[in-house]
Parts: sequence; C-alpha cells; structure tokens
Amino acid sequence: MNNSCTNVLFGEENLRIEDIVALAEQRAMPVLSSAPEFTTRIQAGADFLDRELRDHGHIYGVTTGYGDSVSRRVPPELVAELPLHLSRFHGCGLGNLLSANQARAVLAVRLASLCTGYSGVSLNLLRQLSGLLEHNITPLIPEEGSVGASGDLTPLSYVAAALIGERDVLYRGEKTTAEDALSKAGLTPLTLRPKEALAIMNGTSVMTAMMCQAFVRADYLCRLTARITSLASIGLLGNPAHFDKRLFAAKPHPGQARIAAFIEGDLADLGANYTPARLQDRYSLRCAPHVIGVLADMMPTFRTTLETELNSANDNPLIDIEGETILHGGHFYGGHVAFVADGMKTLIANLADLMDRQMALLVDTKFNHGLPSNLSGSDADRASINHGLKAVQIGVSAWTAEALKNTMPASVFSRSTECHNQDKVSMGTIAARDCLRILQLTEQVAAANLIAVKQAITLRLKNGEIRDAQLGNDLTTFLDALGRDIPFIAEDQPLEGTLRLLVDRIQGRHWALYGEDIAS
Ligand SMILES: N[C@@H](Cc1ccc(O)cc1)C(=O)O
Repeated sequence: MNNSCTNVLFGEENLRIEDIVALAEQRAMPVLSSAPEFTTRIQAGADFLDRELRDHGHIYGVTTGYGDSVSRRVPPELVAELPLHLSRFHGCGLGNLLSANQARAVLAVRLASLCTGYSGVSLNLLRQLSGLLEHNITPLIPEEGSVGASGDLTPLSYVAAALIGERDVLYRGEKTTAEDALSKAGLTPLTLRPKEALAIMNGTSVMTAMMCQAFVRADYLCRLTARITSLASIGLLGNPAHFDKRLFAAKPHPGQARIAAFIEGDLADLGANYTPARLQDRYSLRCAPHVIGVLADMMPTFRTTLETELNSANDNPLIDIEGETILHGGHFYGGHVAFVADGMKTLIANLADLMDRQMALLVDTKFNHGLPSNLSGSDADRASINHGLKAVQIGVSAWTAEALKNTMPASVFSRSTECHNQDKVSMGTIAARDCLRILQLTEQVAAANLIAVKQAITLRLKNGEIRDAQLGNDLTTFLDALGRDIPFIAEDQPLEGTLRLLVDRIQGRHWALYGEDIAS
C-alpha cells in the first residue's frame, strides 16, 4: 500500500474507485475544484433553484412533502424548515455503526455526486462536506435501514446531521457531538437551503462507498487466492501442467488466462525432474483458474459500473442548468450497485469454497500424499497428542459455510414501502453489507490457508521432497515474508493471534502480488 498523501480533485475529472479508497484510508485529501467553470456551474444550479421557487413556487421536495406525501403542499413560510425535518425524521438507523473508514468513503462518494452540478446545492454545502473529510470529522452512521432506492436516505441523514451540527461524530478518534467537533475544527454548522437535505440523502452513496472498498479487497483476494493455489499445488505435489498457457489459449477468457499465467509463473522453477503425485489433480487445484478467473473476468465490468455510479448525479429531482428545467426521475435507485454486490459476493464466496477444499486436501492424510495428519510438525514420539491445524480447518469450514449462506441475492427481495410510492427498491445496501461480510469471512479462510500452505511447504523442504531452488524467486520472497508472521507448528498452540495478524495483512494489501491489479 502506498502511504504518501495525495490530493483528490472534486469537480473536474471523473473519480476512480482508488480515489475513494485513498480518501477513506486517509492517504489523500479532498480538494474542491477552483476552476471557474465548476464554481459557476454550482452557483448557477443554486440560483436557478431560487428563481424557480420565487417565480413558480412549486418544486417537488421543496414546496411539497416527500415521496408519497408529494401531493401535500408546503406553504412558503414553512419551506425553509422542510430540509431540517427530512434530516431529522430519517434519524432512525439501527445496527452496527459504519467504521470511520467507511464513513469517510460515504462522505467522499456523496461529494462526488453533488459535484456533478445536478443537485442545485450551494458551494457552501460542498465546502462543508469537503471540510468534514479535511478535518476528519466522521459521522457515526448506523448501517441498517436503507432499502437502497429512494437512495440511502436513512444512513445519509447522518451525513446531513453532521453538516448542520446535529447527532454524534468521531473527531480525532473520540466520539463527540457534531456541534462540538465543528466548533473545534473552526467550521460553522450549515443552514440547509431548500432541497439541500434531499440532495444529501436521496442517492446511492452508502452502497457505492461500501462497494468501492469491497472492490479493492476483492482485487487483492483474487490475486492472493492464485498465490495460495500455487503454494497448495506444491504442498500437495500437484501437477503444474494444469496451468499451461496452451490450455488457456484454447478457452480464452482473459481473466482466467491471467490467473493461470500467474500460477504457471509461480510453478515455473519446479523443473523437469519434478514428478507430480497424480496425472490429474482434484478440481480445487486443476480448476482453480476457472473459479478465480470468473471473478478476474468480471472485475472490469464491476469497475465500470461502480465508477459510472460514483460519478453520476444519483439524486432527485435533478436541476438541468443548461435547459433551466427541473427533471423529476428515479436516479436514487441503486440497481446497478446492488447487482455488482450480489454478483461479487457470489464470486468471493466461491474463492472461500475453493480454498476450503484446498485446505481439506492438505490436512487429510488420505489426500495429502505423505504429509502428516493435520500438518502437525511434531516429532514422531509426540504425534499422538498433537493435532496441528485440525481446529483451524474446522474454523475454515465454518467461515466458508457462513460466506456461502450469505450469497442469497438481496436485490430480489424488493419490498413495496412508503405507502407504495417506493414500491420497487434495490436493496443494494443490504447486498453491499453481505458482500463486505463475505469478504471478511473469505479473508479469514485465506489467512488459515496461508498457515496451511506455509506449513506444508516447510514440511516438504524438511523432508527433502522439494528443494529451495524449485520454489523460484517470487514464491521464496513470499514464503520468507510469511515466515516472519507464521510460526512453524511443531507443538500445538493457539493460533488466533496469527490468524488475526494475517487478516490484517490481507486487508492492508501487505504483500506485493504479481505486480498488477486485476482490474487496474
Ligand atoms: N426519494 C424520494 C424522496 C423521499 C425522501 C424521503 C422519504 O422519506 C421518502 C421519499 C423521491 O425522490 O421521490
């Protein structure tokens, strides 16, 4: 991971997923464009809204109630109070709070949408939103309560609240009131102009933020699973010919071919004298590129879809500045993000399942071609009391089962809600939360497999069944790095600490893997 701090410019070029992740991980600071085209455009949107209100006096969400309450007319003397009500009546989120990292991603993603200039918000609002990021004031956002169409209304109401100095935030690592944090940071609580609460809340920014972070984790896990497959193959005395590029030219899914090439490269130094234990390995080795490759092939599509959403005006109504019109539609609908999340979570859970099968082969003397039971490295006279990785493998089964269970698509569970105004919704935020949970579980499975493959290869080297030189440079460097984190398991020992450390390493994208992202 690159730790140098850069700037991410809002209001000019399209943003990339990595920009959002860098802001979330505090490796970047937001900068609002000072280009006259941008500031003029934003100002023009706010001015047009003011004019519309003055001249015609009838705008959805400005002079009407919200959603199904559209036919309720708000008299001019109450218009100014309406945004505050929207932010407050949606203050009903429940469940776990988003992490500070996630909350920063949400702020950044919402800022990106508002900077497209279709929401009619003031420059002042954009500055305040950017100010929360700059001063690291992160709203405490409960993760439950969004149906993902009508936007992430409830979780985003916590962003609106922080901007106006209501509810709680994290500031300098401490929980405090938004009012207190704004004052300490030298910011003035925002007074919401007409439509501004709706503009902050009426979009897909929570699910999109979650999926930007999921995307980067999925990319790393995709490559890590290829590396684990290489090591599992050596540990099981597998056949490297399964990854021959001629095979993959004959069935040329590009992502699948890349994964096969990664593994083929890892195994290239095994040499002509190496004799695999079987002519054809079981599918969890032989078909690994076909499993990992599906994710690798879908990642570019996931990127395009997420980045289109990220750089879009996901709000309603939109202000068409050039045409001086108000466009009423449904751009708060998170169907695309929901599908990316539902699709990605299935592909990630398949990686968990693949690694679970690989580990099952490694620990079982019926399949592991001469390795000790449960990969225990104990001396022979103490083998009767040592159980090696038995419990870790049971854990892997549990994490895998839970990951697979969570693959139930969320997007098909649309509920008609809000007096049947929102009678078809995306459930994209639930899908994104599932996806993050599945990523966590699969990272745990990968951590366990790292212990297993490292132990298996160490045992092979000890027994002289393979030689150091056969591992090649990349695998040697990787195994050396693992050796600094993972003990050789001779006598039984608790491995929770090692597993947690490895999960942190994975989430921090600690090891360079194949020198490239899958979907860069
Ligand atoms: N998303 C709705 C607005 C809305 C806002 C808040 C609600 O509670 C309900 C609906 C629309 O644009 O039509």
